[in-house]
Amino acid sequence: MSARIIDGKAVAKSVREDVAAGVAALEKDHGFTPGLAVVLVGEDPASQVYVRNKGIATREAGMRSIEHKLPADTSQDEVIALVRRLNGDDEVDGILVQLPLPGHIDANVVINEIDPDKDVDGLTEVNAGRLVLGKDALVPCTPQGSILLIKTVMEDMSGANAVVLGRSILVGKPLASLLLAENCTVTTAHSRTKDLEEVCRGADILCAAVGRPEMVKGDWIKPGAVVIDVGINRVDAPEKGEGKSRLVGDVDYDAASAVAGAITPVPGGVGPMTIACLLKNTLTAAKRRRGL
Ligand SMILES: NC(=O)C1=CN([C@@H]2O[C@H](COP(=O)(O)OP(=O)(O)OC[C@H]3O[C@@H](n4cnc5c(N)ncnc54)[C@H](OP(=O)(O)O)[C@@H]3O)[C@@H](O)[C@H]2O)C=CC1
Ligand SMILES: Nc1nc(=O)c2c([nH]1)NC[C@@H]1CN(c3ccc(C(=O)N[C@@H](CCC(=O)O)C(=O)O)cc3)C=[N+]21
Repeated sequence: MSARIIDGKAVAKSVREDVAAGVAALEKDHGFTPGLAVVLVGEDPASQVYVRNKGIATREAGMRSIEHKLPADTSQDEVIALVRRLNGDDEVDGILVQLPLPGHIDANVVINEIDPDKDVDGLTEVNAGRLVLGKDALVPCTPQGSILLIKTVMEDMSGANAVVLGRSILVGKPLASLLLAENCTVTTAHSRTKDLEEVCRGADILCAAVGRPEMVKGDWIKPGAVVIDVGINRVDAPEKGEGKSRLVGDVDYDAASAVAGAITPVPGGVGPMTIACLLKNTLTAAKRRRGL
């Protein structure tokens, strides 16, 4: 058997087109253009790439992109002062503080300074609470994108056994909440989980967000399962030439796609959905802030 490949790039494109249409309608009917502010502290090369890609996608959707790049030695108080300024700026509808932050800054403190109604990453305590309680939250982008991808191959998730590998605030925990809201029976596994392979073998939907290259093997997967590979890991690729690298997920893709019913590739799976959902959240935040 060979798994159906879930084309995250194509689904993301359609989400972005919907957002662009929504932005155009806001402009026409209400005369304003949503703005997304991205704050980057330091020179982490991967973060620089993501921030640049977010800026391009934001403008492509017809929104304004406001980029704040601060040196790595910026103090926590200065970052907080910037977030507060953006909270008070009516031109700014969404605020994203790129993670990870340099070691001398407490990410938790900075994130919770963001106005929850502008928290398009869905990482503040208020939005995390709303998500768990089933109230109108701004939902973290990667988990939201993962659910949209599952829906392309599974009409109804009710009663499915879903296993989430990983319990981070950014991915694992909110993804488990969303799967529960879809009426899955949810197991959250992590580094202390016993018999991890056996737990995975019980999954009708297996989501891997551990940050360990190709950790999930083909024989961990239930035949026909839907596999969502959130992991983005850069590994050496000497076969491409000296000093070259490539991206792999948390799942051994070749082995898994021989067993799974459907699977997301890396790249081209969850990653593009993350950016698409960020734009979607920015449009949502812009409308809500104006009572639309
Ligand atoms: N596609 C996208 O858009 C995005 C992709 N990512 C990628 O997703 C992955 C996860 O990211 P993130 O959630 O931020 O990572 P974190 O490092 O914050 O969390 C990793 C989680 O995996 C668990 N874990 C680690 N090792 C093992 C193991 N050997 N067995 C079982 N569980 C383990 C940890 O368990 P414990 O809690 O017990 O330590 C932890 O809960 C990364 O590859 C990241 O690059 C992240 C964000 C967006
Ligand atoms: N506050 C905050 N919010 C985030 O959502 C956030 C963050 N910080 N820090 C880092 C992680 C990682 N992340 C990705 C987004 C897009 C791709 C993506 O588009 N990936 C492409 C490939 C990109 C490439 O080629 O390098 C793909 O998978 O096809 C990947 C990873 C968001 N994150």
